[in-house]
Amino acid sequence: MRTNPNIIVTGTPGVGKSSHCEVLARDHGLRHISINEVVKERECHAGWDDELKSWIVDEDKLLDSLEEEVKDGGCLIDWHACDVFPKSWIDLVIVIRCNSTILYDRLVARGYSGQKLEENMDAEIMEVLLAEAREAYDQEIIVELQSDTADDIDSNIERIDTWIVNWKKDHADAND
Ligand SMILES: Nc1ncnc2c1ncn2[C@@H]1O[C@H](COP(=O)(O)OP(=O)(O)OP(=O)(O)O)[C@@H](O)[C@H]1O
Repeated sequence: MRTNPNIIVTGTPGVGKSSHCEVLARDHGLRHISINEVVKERECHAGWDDELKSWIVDEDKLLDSLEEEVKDGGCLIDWHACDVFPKSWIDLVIVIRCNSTILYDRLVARGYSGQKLEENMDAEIMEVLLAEAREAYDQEIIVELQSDTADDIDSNIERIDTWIVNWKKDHADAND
């Protein structure tokens, strides 16, 4: 039984996943696992895709590499995809959303253009990550949070804080 929850923080690139994870990791001592970094550093890939300019993720290697860490709980899994992680690992799925005009400006500021920009914008507008989460996990563990402004981050963190406290309380009761 985990005494700390495992939380997926997902959403289109640029919506604010890392910004939320950094605060949650700092305030709750949760482990921020950036899957992009894990894939690169632990070589959980089958090479580099030159067209997409990204690693070709080997999902089996990725899951093998995370299994031990996740078993103990307390992980924040930060990635733009969520349905690869087994249901049994996950206690909460946070789907971060962003207004499309704001997201456009953020991605342009990062240097995205052409097809890459278009594909990410389409993904956000079409709610691709939300649909993926809804297909893969129980509806009651999925939370959709807006991240357009700094105030949104503050109120989202407050909401997640409350959820974590309640989760720990419920699980302490269950373990008694
Ligand atoms: N709610 C917000 N208000 C203002 N700026 C924000 C907000 N959320 C994120 N940002 C800014 O948008 C940019 C992208 O944020 P961040 O890196 O957290 O996104 P991400 O979803 O983790 O992206 P990726 O998937 O590419 O890692 C950063 O410059 C960050 O400061």
